[in-house]
Amino acid sequence: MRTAYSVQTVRAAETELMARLPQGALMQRAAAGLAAACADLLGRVYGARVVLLVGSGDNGGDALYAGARLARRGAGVWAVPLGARIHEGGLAALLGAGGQVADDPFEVLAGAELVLDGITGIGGHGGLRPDAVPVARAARGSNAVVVAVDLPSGVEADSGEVRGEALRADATVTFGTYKQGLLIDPAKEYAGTVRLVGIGLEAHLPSVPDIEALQHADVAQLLPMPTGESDKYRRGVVGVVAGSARYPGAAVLAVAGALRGGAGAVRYVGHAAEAVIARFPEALVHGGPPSKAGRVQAWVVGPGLGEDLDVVQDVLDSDVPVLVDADGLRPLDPSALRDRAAPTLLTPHAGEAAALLGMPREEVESARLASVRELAARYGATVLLKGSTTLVAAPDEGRSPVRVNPMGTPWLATAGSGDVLSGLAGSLLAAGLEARDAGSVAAYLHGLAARHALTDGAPITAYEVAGALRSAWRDVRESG
Ligand SMILES: NC(=O)C1=CN([C@@H]2O[C@H](COP(=O)(O)OP(=O)(O)OC[C@H]3O[C@@H](n4cnc5c(N)ncnc54)[C@H](O)[C@@H]3O)[C@@H](O)[C@H]2O)[C@@H](O)CC1
Ligand SMILES: [K+]
Repeated sequence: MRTAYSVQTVRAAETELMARLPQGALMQRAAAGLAAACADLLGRVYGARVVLLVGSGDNGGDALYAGARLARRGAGVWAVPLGARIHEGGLAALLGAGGQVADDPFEVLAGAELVLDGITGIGGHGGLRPDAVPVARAARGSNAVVVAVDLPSGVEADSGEVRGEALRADATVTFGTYKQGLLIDPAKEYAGTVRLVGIGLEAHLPSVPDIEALQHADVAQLLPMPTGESDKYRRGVVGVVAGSARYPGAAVLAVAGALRGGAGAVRYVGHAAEAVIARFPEALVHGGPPSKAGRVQAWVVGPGLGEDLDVVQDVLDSDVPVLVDADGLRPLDPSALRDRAAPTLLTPHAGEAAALLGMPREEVESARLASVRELAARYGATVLLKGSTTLVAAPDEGRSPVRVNPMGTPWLATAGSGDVLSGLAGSLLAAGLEARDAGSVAAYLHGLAARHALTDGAPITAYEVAGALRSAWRDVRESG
């Protein structure tokens, strides 16, 4: 599991730790780890040409002290000050070690092998300032390896947003813990390879992180596996209420996902039974209302239903876990959902989430973490908010971390891919996973399947993603 904390939590832990250490010790730890990471990347420090982009805060201080360490080992190090102030102790250390302040930033950048981006860290907001932009662009356009200090400058540390321009790094060296933005797109994409440097902060961080991301080994542990005792009913039957005469494809795709999620059987209910059976003879089908379809261990309701929405209430009246997606999200009543005894999992994209919250879509897009938490609390349901980084929050007022999916790919922004995801997650629910696990494991496998399907770099279809779910399972199991 990869875990991350909010800036507020990090600052509180830092304050606690700093109170026990001599002044400046923490920054020296950070700088030592940073300099060691740079030495690894450079291979040879002596004679290397290093440029430090130095903002006005402690992030710049880290860069300066790390630069001083590299200068002492024989690197040529130039600082480019980019703020109204500069960390005085750090600058003195750099100059004392033989480093210099650059006369012409563009000239030193043109010959740099490594650039340390210390413009802003957890204190940065609102993208790079205009005077830093040409310098950042020159750094990115040079042949140097760009190493971000703590975070790529210009990204929002908590939300992962990039509100203006930010400096894309090849690698990020982060201190004490991952920051939330390092796990959330688009900031995550700016960070390159992330290396975590211990500075002794761990003991001062709360045991429950603010967010977490599953890794292969976590998913492997959560995957439902049949045992010698299993039959198809014990493995779980998932009911899929999806599709309509107008949108039969949604039914086929949701069933395709459900068949690969580990449930023992898929029971399809709706008006697209013919299309479903034509593709999947193994599906059980029923033409009447869901409540008369026979026993299931979990329901999926919503994809492609169009206007036929009475079935949503019929399913929510059941006493088993229910996943509600797409059209099914329209008629939801928060208080009725809160009163359900069994878990409910909602899987909106940003537009649907905005409608559920009664706010503009842009507001959800710009505060996805806060939005997913708010939705979960208001509807008393686990919520999977789809997007470039899919987020999953439980309705427990922050007692469990929000899960972020590290496996997304923009290629999944294709028609029908959400239908596959909801079938898959419903199948995992039927197989016995908790709603937060079912949602986050489904998002992980779905993203991994897309990567597997994307063998030749050409666009993939939702149906191909469903097909590749088997190889995603295999991939996860082999590593687990
Ligand atoms: N306090 C400590 O001892 C430690 C601090 N650490 C470092 O300190 C950083 C946090 O330092 P600070 O709190 O000083 O904050 P930062 O250095 O991240 O940035 C704050 C400064 O940047 C300015 N600023 C804000 N947004 C800007 C923008 N978009 N463009 C340009 N300037 C902008 C602010 O006016 C402020 O002066 C961490 O990210 C980490 O790198 C680590 O070394 C761990 C130990
Ligand atoms: K930085």
